[in-house]
Amino acid sequence: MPDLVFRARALTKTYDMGEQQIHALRGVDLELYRGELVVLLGASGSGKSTLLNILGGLDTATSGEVQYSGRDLTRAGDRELTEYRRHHVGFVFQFYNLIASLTARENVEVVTEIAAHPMSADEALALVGLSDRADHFPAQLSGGQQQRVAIARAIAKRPQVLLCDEPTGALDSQTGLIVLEALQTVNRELGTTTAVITHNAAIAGMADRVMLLSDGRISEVRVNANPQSPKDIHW
Ligand SMILES: Nc1ncnc2c1ncn2[C@@H]1O[C@H](COP(=O)(O)OP(=O)(O)OP(=O)(O)O)[C@@H](O)[C@H]1O
Repeated sequence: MPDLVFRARALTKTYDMGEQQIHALRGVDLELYRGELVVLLGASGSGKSTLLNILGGLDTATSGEVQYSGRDLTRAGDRELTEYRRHHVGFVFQFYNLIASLTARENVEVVTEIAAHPMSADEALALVGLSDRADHFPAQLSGGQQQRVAIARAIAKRPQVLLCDEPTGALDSQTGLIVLEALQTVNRELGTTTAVITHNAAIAGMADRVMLLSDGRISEVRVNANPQSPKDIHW
């Protein structure tokens, strides 16, 4: 049995908007295992970001339970969640959020300086294929290169978990594929459990497992016996 990293049971998230209640999650059960790459697929508003944010300790569920490596995130206080995010989770978002006045290397060092057992910034940049751009500033990099710096920054602390919310959402398809290759390389070489949110069904081909969200629930889980390389994905 592979190691269990996350186990969620009956997760709900309800937003109270005055008169109206929005049920973003309506009872999600899931398991994520060590080293796997999972794609979360679903229409806009289906609850993907809400689910990822709860797994990453950026948000809390209304009810239900999330266990991370045997610890109960749903009962964790703010301080414990901050510690959890800082040491265990890397995040990649649609927009790269790099610091404009710092080089690629310095952007990664912002994280390695406060991490317990980081790799060097140069090692992280090499993993995403950017060794030759370490001294460039964000404005001197393409969108795909900036996103790869953001991935290097997210993984340099060697997190157990990498959570990516629409990492290719702002990129054209060719550039997006290079970013996905970087994610797959990191997943394979570091064994980081990786969850990637996308609207794009073609991307599901690179996953070990695909979870389909609809209307706040996981409606289907598919296993890919032979995950594709992003090089072979077209959209
Ligand atoms: N802070 C919030 N306050 C109120 N409603 C929210 C909030 N965040 C999300 N929602 C609502 O919860 C539902 C799920 O949102 P979520 O962002 O998780 O969906 P998603 O699948 O990630 O969508 P998208 O693909 O468009 O990013 C949506 O109806 C959304 O409008």
